[in-house]
Amino acid sequence: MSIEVVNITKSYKNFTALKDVSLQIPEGELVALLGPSGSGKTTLLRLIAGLEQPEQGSILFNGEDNTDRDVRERRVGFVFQHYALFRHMNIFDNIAFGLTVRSRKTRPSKQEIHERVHSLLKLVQLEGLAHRYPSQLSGGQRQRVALARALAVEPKFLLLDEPFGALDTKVRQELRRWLRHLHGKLGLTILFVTHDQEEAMELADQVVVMNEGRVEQVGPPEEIYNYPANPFVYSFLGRVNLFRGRIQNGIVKLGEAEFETGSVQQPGEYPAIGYMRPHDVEVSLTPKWEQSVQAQIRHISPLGPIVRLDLKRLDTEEVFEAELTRQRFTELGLAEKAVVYVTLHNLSFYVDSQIAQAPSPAFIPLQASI
Ligand SMILES: Nc1ncnc2c1ncn2[C@@H]1O[C@H](COP(=O)(O)OP(=O)(O)OP(=O)(O)O)[C@@H](O)[C@H]1O
Repeated sequence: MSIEVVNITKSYKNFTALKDVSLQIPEGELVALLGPSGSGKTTLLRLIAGLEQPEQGSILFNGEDNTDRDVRERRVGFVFQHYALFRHMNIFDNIAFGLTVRSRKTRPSKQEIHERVHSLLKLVQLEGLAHRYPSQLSGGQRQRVALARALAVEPKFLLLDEPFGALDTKVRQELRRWLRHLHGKLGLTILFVTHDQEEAMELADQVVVMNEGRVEQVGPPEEIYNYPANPFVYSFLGRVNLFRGRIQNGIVKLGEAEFETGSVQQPGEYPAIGYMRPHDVEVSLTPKWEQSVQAQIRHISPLGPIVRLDLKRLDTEEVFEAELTRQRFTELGLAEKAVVYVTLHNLSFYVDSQIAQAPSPAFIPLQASI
């Protein structure tokens, strides 16, 4: 089932948690709502589920308006971070719960419930644990029971709020892989909330980046990572270096380095900030390009297969990070306090469009690659 959110606004007293949010989730997609704490992810999920009502806007399922339908009518599967299983019920009864509470007319027979629960236990790979109680399961197993329980009522789609948030890294990784597999098998539309960018990038077909009650960007993980729409998205999706400079006629000056951005050539000179990922810093012992500048190594952190360097530019005194493979680090024979050359590849510049007197969007992204 497809989900469409149209111009939704939601306030709590005088605080606006969602500001004119619109979103389209095609049928069968696995979509991540990604954003910092308080950005409105849970609120959006609760509105889609029918647990909250918006002041403005509508929610459509397969094109049909569901804004005024209550939570039961919407037939949504919901899983929260803290696997809210019923402690006094065994696993079988927990999974069967949504079916057994149905009115007599719509309730499946005992035999049908038995078969469905056992096929769900098989699906979540917990066969044989039907008679255990939640306290006798691991965190990861409990979360899989919560998913089975949500699936038992044959929901039109699944909403997961930080489903693996409370689990340790290794179990989270296993469950991610498992959820991906489950999604492939069931082909169900799944919307999940996370504030972990790695989780969103690894799992989702589409990532919705939220900030302060707004949607900042929607796209496949590769696209939003490679072409972030604005500085917020860029900074939220991984480690980032910032370099401050000025742009004139499409040429950006960052200290002694100059970059041609090629596109949009506004008249006049404006401040511009260059954003780049630490793995796009090329470190060398001699200058590699015209744009290479000198920097001093302040600290070296070996991190398994990569080595992170904290550096300080000699021209602007800006501090930044570089990430090298361990092999490259060894080849260069680097040590703290050494002065090296750095070349800044794949810089993205965002010029504030108000300053540049350009129309929306609010930021003009420019790419410079060398
Ligand atoms: N019932 C409520 N009453 C008042 N304010 C609320 C209520 N629910 C949420 N808020 C506020 O709305 C904003 C968005 O909250 P929401 O829970 O949607 O954010 P989130 O992105 O899911 O955050 P987190 O990752 O921390 O769960 C927050 O500032 C929160 O304090």
